[in-house]
Amino acid sequence: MIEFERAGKTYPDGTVAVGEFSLRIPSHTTTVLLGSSGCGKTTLLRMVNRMVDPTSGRVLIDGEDVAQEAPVALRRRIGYVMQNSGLLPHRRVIDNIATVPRLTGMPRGAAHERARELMRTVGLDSGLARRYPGQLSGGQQQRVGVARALASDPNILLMDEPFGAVDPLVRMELQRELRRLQTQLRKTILFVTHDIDEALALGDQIVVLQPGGQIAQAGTPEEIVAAPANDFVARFLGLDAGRRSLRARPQPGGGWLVSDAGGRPLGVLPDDPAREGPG
Ligand SMILES: Nc1ncnc2c1ncn2[C@@H]1O[C@H](COP(=O)(O)OP(=O)(O)OP(=O)(O)O)[C@@H](O)[C@H]1O
Repeated sequence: MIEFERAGKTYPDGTVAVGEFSLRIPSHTTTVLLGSSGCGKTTLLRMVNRMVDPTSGRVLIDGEDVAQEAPVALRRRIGYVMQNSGLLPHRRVIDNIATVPRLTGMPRGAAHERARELMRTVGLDSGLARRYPGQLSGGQQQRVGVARALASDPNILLMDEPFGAVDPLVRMELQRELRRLQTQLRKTILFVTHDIDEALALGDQIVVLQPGGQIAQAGTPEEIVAAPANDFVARFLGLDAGRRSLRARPQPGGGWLVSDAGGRPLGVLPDDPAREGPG
């Protein structure tokens, strides 16, 4: 379990990124930190692997204060995936994935074998092993990022907007893959996003954040959708509900054109979707 105990971070220039944050993150589940830009999500995530040290309070992993552990050792045992994948551009895919096992002394052959196995795990064709990151699509790069984060078989996976830079279809596919992986691996995942759909798709627990790392609401996706704790959460959900609502217009040649609230066409249905169906 990861525990934030009144953890806060004020940067040296006086910016209060996180006021006081307390949360329990149960093991083997996915917790999503959801909030708009600047509300302190990345700062909170990085407190776990000591890329950021809190200026007040503390963060515990299985009861141990992370401040007691050397940052390098801690980072090697915690997987970290970032938005732009963070791959080393001059190293091949296979070597990128094998980075941490090699650093911790695994022989090259064994590390490469493990890397190939991880490529399969995350759905990457083995033919890509010898490419450089720049020769991959954005979605493939993110898969490499996930494989690399899994290479040391960490219990904890920190994911900072990992699918933010890919197109919506690939993004949904990556979310599906992560759900599949998680049913297999049961890691403790802390996932940062500002996308409500992504949060609902992935979180066992969702923590909606306001500026300063203030918790507006924490709960399961069902709890949050069914009973938003306050106006802030309702607005956060509501904005999206508006975007999701659909309209249908009859077409001259028959059928109904369905479009989203912004007027973008989504497809054509043979019957009026608003008509009551049988039963
Ligand atoms: N090194 C720093 N020095 C000063 N202020 C910082 C520093 N890093 C972050 N901040 C500020 O702390 C606040 C929280 O930043 P953080 O990156 O944690 O937010 P975020 O929710 O992850 O935002 P985004 O979604 O845009 O990445 C912001 O106001 C940011 O400008």
